[in-house]
Amino acid sequence: MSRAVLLEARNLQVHRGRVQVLAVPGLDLRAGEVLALMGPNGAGKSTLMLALAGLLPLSQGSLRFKGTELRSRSDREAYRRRMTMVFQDPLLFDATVAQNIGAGLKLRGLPAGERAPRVLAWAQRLGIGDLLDRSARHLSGGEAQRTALARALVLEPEILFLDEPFSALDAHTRDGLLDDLGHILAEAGCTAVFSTHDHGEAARLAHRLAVMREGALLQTGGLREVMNHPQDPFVAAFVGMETLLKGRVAACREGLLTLQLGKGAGGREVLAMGEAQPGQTALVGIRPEHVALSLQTDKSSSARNAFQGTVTKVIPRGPFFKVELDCGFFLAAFVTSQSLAELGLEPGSPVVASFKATAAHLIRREGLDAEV
Ligand SMILES: Nc1ncnc2c1ncn2[C@@H]1O[C@H](COP(=O)(O)OP(=O)(O)OP(=O)(O)O)[C@@H](O)[C@H]1O
Repeated sequence: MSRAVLLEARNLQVHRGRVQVLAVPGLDLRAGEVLALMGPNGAGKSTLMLALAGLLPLSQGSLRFKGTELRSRSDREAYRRRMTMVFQDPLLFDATVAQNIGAGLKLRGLPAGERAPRVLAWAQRLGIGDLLDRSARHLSGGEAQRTALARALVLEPEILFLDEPFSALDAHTRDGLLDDLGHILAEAGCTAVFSTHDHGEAARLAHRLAVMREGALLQTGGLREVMNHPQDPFVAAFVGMETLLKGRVAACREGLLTLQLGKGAGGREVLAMGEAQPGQTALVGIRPEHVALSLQTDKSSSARNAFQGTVTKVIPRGPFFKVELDCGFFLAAFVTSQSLAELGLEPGSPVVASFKATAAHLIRREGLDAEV
């Protein structure tokens, strides 16, 4: 079911001094969706978020909230009261956790008796119900960020903006907060925009992704769409599509293409999904989580691509290991620690890597006479 558009941004442009740091032709935010703004440092994520939140003067462009354009100062002020923002730095006052969480409600004139139950409820949902009387100066980084989130959520905003909310936290703390926030946003049906440079965070929270570089949106779409069908090599690398293979299209029928890999790959062919003309040069991407490793070719497997290879590197990646292979071409796979031990994988180990044709996606086509 398609949800109503809550916020429409058109032709957003922001300059810092004479330099244009944001140029976004259009972006819509639908009610109840979580949108992740992704990009490297300086890509313009914070600038876009501040612009969407109406907190930054635009050189050009317009924002519509629930169909009404925010033209006047009072329109923008009214809009700002309906959204809240959380930053990487929790920015807590020198007061108790309860006073911090209730600060926005107090500002809105809610009496103490009405504030207390709401503060308690949100503190409990964020797992800090037993810290209400603690001074905010004596909180861990994770507790402080939970307090900042409770302070934002207690206002029941129509849009929650989160600017790199997890990046100052250690991996374990971040993991717990991501889980809790994911549940809270889903339960509350909250509309949220958050920025991150980590595709793992984006995959855990977001319904939609917008990938940015140099103040521009490179690709916007559903989580799976962008993760599996990045439209260019930069987006592919940024969303964790670690293997990119270039070759010449040997055949293509009904969306299934045979790619003959370039120099050094010994004429190996990969079956991939996509439309291209025979003779064209094409780039195909494969996500590491879609590559299976085994010690022998599994004849019962439905995977259309299977290659003998040698392990070149084993790199810990959170709960998984990334295994890099030389199959005559580079290939990366994720395995669990259990599989790693069972297969006895270490640099130099022989291994068979397999993946389905549906896991190999056409990213870009080039000319008939392009270099492979
Ligand atoms: N206050 C400012 N004055 C001048 N330039 C700025 C200011 N804030 C941001 N910029 C510039 O705008 C561009 C986008 O910055 P922005 O902070 O939006 O990127 P980002 O993607 O959020 O980066 P990061 O991940 O490092 O926070 C950068 O080139 C940055 O140097």
